[in-house]
Amino acid sequence: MTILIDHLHEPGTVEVEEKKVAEEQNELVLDAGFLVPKTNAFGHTFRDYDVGSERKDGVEEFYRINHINQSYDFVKRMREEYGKLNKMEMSIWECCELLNEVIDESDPDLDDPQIEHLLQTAEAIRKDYPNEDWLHLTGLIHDLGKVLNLPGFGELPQWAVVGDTFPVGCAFDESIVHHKYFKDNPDYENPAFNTKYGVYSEGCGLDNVLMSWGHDDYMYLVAKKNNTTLPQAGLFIIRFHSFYALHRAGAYKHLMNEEDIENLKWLKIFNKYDLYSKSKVRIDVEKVKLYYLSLIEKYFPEKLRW
Ligand SMILES: O[C@H]1[C@H](O)[C@@H](O)[C@H](O)[C@@H](O)[C@H]1O
Ligand SMILES: [Fe+2]
Ligand SMILES: [Fe+2]
Repeated sequence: MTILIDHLHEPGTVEVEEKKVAEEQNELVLDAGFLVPKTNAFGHTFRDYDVGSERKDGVEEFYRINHINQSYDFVKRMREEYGKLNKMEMSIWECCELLNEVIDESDPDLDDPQIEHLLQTAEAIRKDYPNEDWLHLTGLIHDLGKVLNLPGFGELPQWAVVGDTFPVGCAFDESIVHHKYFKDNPDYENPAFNTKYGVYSEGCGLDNVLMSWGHDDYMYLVAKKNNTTLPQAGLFIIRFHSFYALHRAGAYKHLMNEEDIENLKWLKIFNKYDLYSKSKVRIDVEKVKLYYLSLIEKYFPEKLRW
């Protein structure tokens, strides 16, 4: 069988090679470079929100509620509240273990505990970018903000934790998944918020844009306020990895500044591993734990405020 390998060597360059693979069609072969599987664990193409899979109805209902409730005011309140970081004190690794309790209802491609996804993402990156240890760690921690769903963090509903993110305070772009449900969002008819720029201006920079509230922005705040030494690109990836309207559809570019354009290159690389490493192939936690503990020690304090 012949499948395509999309092997990235450095930011911005994509080299496509062909390789005969004897294994099952959907298997991820990590030691031969990163193979993008044709289908997800349910036998469908990735991020297909319309196909009648076993997850479709739940995912659509998730986005209906998400789109109705993620308003400018809501996001402002959440950012303020969670920016206090007064919920918990724990290490990065402790948080990885906590995440075992979370199953993401917004995801058509995955129904495993999140720790699997974290390790699959990080390990897939590590194979192709052995020298970018910051990117391995970014892979490991990018979804840790999903702990917002747990009791110790206010047990936020799924619609305020997971799913794709988008700017609030300006018009909702049509490329956003299940866009039709925005019509019941309070901001939809508000002339201050429903134009191309809304409360923003040309090239204002994504740092100044309020994004729908969830695990991305929360984890960004946690990392930043606990003085991580991760590079800017790592923080950018954590903060905007669910912003598919930007990194996949190319919407909202008019809000970006020069720095965002540079960081977006790394986000696009990261996204390939975040999305296509989702599979039923398990990683042996005990085998890789020491490596990740050493990275955590390099880039984070021992205990963080959450
Ligand atoms: O369903 C997924 C999941 O919640 C991911 O963690 C998030 O980053 C994606 O953007 C989203 O579509
Ligand atoms: Fe995520
Ligand atoms: Fe992820």
